[in-house]
Amino acid sequence: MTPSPERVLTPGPRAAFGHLRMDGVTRRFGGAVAVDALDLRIEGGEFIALLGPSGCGKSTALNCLAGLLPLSDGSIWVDDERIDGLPPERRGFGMVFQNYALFPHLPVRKNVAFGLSVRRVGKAEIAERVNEALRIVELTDHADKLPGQLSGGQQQRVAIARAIVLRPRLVLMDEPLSNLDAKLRVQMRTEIRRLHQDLGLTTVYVTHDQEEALALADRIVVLRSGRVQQIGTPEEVYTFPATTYVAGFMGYRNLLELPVVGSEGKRITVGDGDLRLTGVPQQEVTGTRAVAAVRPEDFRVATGSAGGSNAANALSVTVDVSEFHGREVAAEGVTDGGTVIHFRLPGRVAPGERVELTVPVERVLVYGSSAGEDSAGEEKT
Ligand SMILES: Nc1ncnc2c1ncn2[C@@H]1O[C@H](COP(=O)(O)OP(=O)(O)OP(=O)(O)O)[C@@H](O)[C@H]1O
Repeated sequence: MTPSPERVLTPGPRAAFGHLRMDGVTRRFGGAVAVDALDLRIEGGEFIALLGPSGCGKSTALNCLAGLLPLSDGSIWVDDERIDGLPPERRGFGMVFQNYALFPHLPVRKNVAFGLSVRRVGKAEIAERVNEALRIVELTDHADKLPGQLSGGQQQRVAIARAIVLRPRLVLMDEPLSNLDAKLRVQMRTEIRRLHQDLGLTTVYVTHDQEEALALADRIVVLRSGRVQQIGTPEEVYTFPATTYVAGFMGYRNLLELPVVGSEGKRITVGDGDLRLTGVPQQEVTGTRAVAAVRPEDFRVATGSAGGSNAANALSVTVDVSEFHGREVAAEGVTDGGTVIHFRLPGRVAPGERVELTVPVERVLVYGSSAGEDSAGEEKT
């Protein structure tokens, strides 16, 4: 079915569509595939995060949605209407970029009004909508300043105002907070989520920061080399990553490839020498080796006889280094067999000290060990 460029989409402030669908969306650059057969259904009102390391195809996917890049293959639909042949301005989407992309010579008010002016909206309506957008992002008092007179966070709010003033039916954000310092990033993150909720927006948000994705999104799409690794709620992706790649990205810093010792019911044991871990298989494990994924914070320092408990795995490590992280200490230790273990402690420990650790069986996730499946931690930016 060919798209119909004549039809102008009517943007609206409240979930202006039932759903948006990307069907086999593919984008190649020469021989390289940046986005590979991406299937994604976005419900009106949802907040979707596209998450993955640098170069995984997030921005390309977003630019395909925006209409800034033509598709090499596949289609994009809003309800029953095919939109991938429409130019960006006919899609009714708003975009917010990492570098704000403001006009430096225009005051804030004119920057926000720009999109309405080119759409030939009447002067009175422009003034009303610009005032409303500035009020929403709390920049009314800065309306007559130039972008250069504003802080980074304020400039990003101008960029957001410029997008929402168009009453877009979909807001696309490409790493909008990455130029801000850590404190402002967290503040703006909350503001973005609040705006999304209050204005009933549908948002697609690109980030390489898993914390940002977990905090903001209703559902996260984890991408790797242009392909979907997992789509799920933050809870699903965080608690049960589908692959070791997603696990590495979600903070399972211990990805221990070990020989399979045996399995019993829904449990599998892997280990080598003094290190034995029983966990829950997350996929079929057929080979002789498997990867046990454990988050550092899931290790506990054993107290008394806890090391002998059969509800938890027990292991001993010799502390190598430890770092003070405020509420706790992050430490790295080594087993007698030489396996490096990352864990947390309530207080400082000296290098060389011996620590007994336990980890519950249900917090050890076991994946098949395949040659093509390396850890995401290595690629994470
Ligand atoms: N215009 C282009 N021409 C050629 N290759 C491109 C172009 N744009 C992107 N690519 C390639 O496509 C792949 C995906 O790039 P993309 O920018 O979508 O990744 P990303 O996940 O958004 O990364 P980042 O977070 O660094 O922006 C990369 O290998 C990149 O080099």
